[in-house]
Amino acid sequence: MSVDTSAPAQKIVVKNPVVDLDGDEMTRIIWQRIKDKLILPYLDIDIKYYDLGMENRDKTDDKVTLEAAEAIKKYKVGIKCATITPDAARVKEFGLKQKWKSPNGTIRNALNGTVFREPIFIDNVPRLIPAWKKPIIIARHAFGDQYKSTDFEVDGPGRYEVTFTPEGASAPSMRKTVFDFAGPGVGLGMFNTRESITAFAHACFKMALDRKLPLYLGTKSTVISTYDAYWDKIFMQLYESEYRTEFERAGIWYEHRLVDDMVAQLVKMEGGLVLALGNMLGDIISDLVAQGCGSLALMSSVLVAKGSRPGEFVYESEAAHGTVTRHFRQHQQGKPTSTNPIASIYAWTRGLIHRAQLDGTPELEKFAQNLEAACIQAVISGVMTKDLAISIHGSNAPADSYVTTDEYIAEVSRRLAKLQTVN
Ligand SMILES: NC(=O)C1=CN([C@@H]2O[C@H](COP(=O)(O)OP(=O)(O)OC[C@H]3O[C@@H](n4cnc5c(N)ncnc54)[C@H](OP(=O)(O)O)[C@@H]3O)[C@@H](O)[C@H]2O)C=CC1
Ligand SMILES: O=C(O)CCC(=O)C(=O)O
Ligand SMILES: [Mn+2]
Repeated sequence: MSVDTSAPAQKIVVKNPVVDLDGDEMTRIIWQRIKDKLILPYLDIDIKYYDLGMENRDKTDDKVTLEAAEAIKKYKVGIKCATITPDAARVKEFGLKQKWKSPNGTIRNALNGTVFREPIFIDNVPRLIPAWKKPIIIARHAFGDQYKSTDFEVDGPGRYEVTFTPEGASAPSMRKTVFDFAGPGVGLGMFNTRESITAFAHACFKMALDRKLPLYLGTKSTVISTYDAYWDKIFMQLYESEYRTEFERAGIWYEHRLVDDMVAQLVKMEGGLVLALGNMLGDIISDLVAQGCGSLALMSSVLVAKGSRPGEFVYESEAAHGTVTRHFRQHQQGKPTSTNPIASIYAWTRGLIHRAQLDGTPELEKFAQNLEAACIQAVISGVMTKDLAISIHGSNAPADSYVTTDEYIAEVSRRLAKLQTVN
């Protein structure tokens, strides 16, 4: 391990462990650099390491993912690198025993929480949607729906039915025909629970109050008139019974909007909202917002879930983007890459901020804030990766308008060292 010699001899003691979930491809390379250059030189930290790289998930029959989720519940702070979710091509590429499920899906379903995604604004990075000036927080319900569905192929004509059998009953109390297939096709069955949607709604109302931003819920409740309408009903009941007075006092409001209208509104707005969405809409719209703010790598993402004791919360922070395979292929060929590490660095800073707040260690919180400031100052000073240079100069950004991944991290490291001596 190479340690940055500009770092202070006196390290900040992190009182309790954090869970480090390592990942794949380009983000795995970046992850190691972040630890070597930006974290370990400054922190005396007990890292509980779980290798969620594709090879180790296969080797452990994916048990490592479940163990990592349990460790997050135990230590309350998990920091996750992006991971491959295998498709058929990956099964072949890695010679996998099976097409393992998404580790994100497994962990999010185990923790059952809300993912809050907020783009990182940098003054000299123009937004594709220039009207956006105020915070845009996407609250993504990280439990159930399409990501925990049962899907299947049918190979010929036949009836696809769903039944519900109450616990203890010997026969179904409900049977519905989903579709009469005239030929081959596909089907999908999904669910959510009142408990999880209610917890999601509380998390959204609390975030809106915390940030003093109005809350919008986007669903397609007109068309999906039982499933989506269930969210609408729960949010509205909670708003009326528990939150309206506090919202009005804070000068904010709650509204349900159809999601197609909501997306159009979002593009016209200045921002300044918390937007609550189901699992899949939250996934898609958070990437749209990230790219609209300059890059997929300018998005912070933290999962907040209830802990095992009342009033206790657990956190998992991550980048919202994937393992950046196209850049990794360059790296494998020995070519330099210009991959943006900001979202991966923010996975560490946001995780450390939660650790600091849980432990009452302001010096750790200040360190994490300095690391974020170092990332932003580097870009403002003109040192940035290619994705950001493209957002400033267009697709023909000149070669001297951006640096490599390693050069950018070195610049962040220099700036962090300076900020840590000043503060
Ligand atoms: N959180 C997670 O763990 C996630 C994991 N995945 C997994 O990641 C793998 C790759 O998925 P893919 O669809 O390529 O999505 P990625 O988000 O990894 O990358 C898509 C494209 O977005 C741009 N991009 C993304 N991140 C960065 C960055 N940090 N710096 C610069 N450019 C960036 C690149 O564009 P360009 O090539 O134009 O430069 C890149 O090719 C898959 O195996 C998928 O399963 C996907 C999403 C989330
Ligand atoms: O887990 C995956 O495969 C994708 C995750 C993802 O796209 C996200 O977290 O936004
Ligand atoms: Mn996504």
